[in-house]
Amino acid sequence: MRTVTVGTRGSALALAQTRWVVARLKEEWPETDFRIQTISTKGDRSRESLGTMAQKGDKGFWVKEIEDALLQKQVDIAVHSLKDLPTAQPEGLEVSAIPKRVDARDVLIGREGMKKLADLPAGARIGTSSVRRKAFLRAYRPDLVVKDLRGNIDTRLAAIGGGEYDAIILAAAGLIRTEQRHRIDEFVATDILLPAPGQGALALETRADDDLSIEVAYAIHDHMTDDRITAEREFLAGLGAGCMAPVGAHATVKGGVLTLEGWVGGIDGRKVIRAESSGDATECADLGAELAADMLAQGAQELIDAAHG
Ligand SMILES: NCc1[nH]cc(CCC(=O)O)c1CC(=O)O
Repeated sequence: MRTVTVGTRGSALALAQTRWVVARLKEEWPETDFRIQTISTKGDRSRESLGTMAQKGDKGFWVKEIEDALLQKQVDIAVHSLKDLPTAQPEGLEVSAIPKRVDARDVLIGREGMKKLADLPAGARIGTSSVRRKAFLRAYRPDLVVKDLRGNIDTRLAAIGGGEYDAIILAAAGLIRTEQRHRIDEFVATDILLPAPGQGALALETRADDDLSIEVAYAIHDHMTDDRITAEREFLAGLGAGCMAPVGAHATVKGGVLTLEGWVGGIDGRKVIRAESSGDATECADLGAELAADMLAQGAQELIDAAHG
């Protein structure tokens, strides 16, 4: 029996999504033995704020150690949250499969009486550490107080009981994958909060010359998710931005036509650039690149640079 070692971070979410991936792979490759190996990354260990790490240009702090383990053949397939994966892979590695995406939206979880974003009273305190969510929230409701909240899903959920926050914003995907969907109070509409590029999707990364692992991973590839993600990531790459930028993107596909919405915001919420493009889904990469060029022409660079201090 051949063995494929699957590498992941050790957080509850990372393990839940990796177990899901392995269960799917096992259905496709019943004769293969899959082992999960957890690897700690700088993002897991560091006490620095995510913003500080991003400012240092430290793009891969959720994935670097796992990519090193791939290159050193300690693991064969790495499972990442796609939105945490930089848009370009290091020499020798590639994204070999993108499984079917779950709900890409952000969600709100609130205290009693604080269960809908539009209905929150002025001064309500919202917890998030994402610059994108902060910028969007400030643009949408300047009367809310946006407060930093870092930590894994359980830490953030616990903050709702602590009295310091009235509501928090998280990715639906994290709650769905850790079987806590019932905690969700509101799926925030994408015209209010546009998700991060790649949110809700996973990436299976392998060595570029490891044909066996590439074939194994590719069995759970989803083409429509890939088209959507490609458009969103090309948009992000075209802006020269990473997962810490105040950038939202969301692509949908209907009848072979892909529609990509993009958003870049100033961290103070005062300036917002929003645009949309659509075309044949086979042109997904070009659609993303074109939208980025369009937004750069409208001044997006200034907003991205401002957020990085
Ligand atoms: N940066 C942390 C992170 N990376 C992926 C997810 C959620 C799952 C996903 O988007 O696939 C989260 C948590 C969050 O944003 O609430």
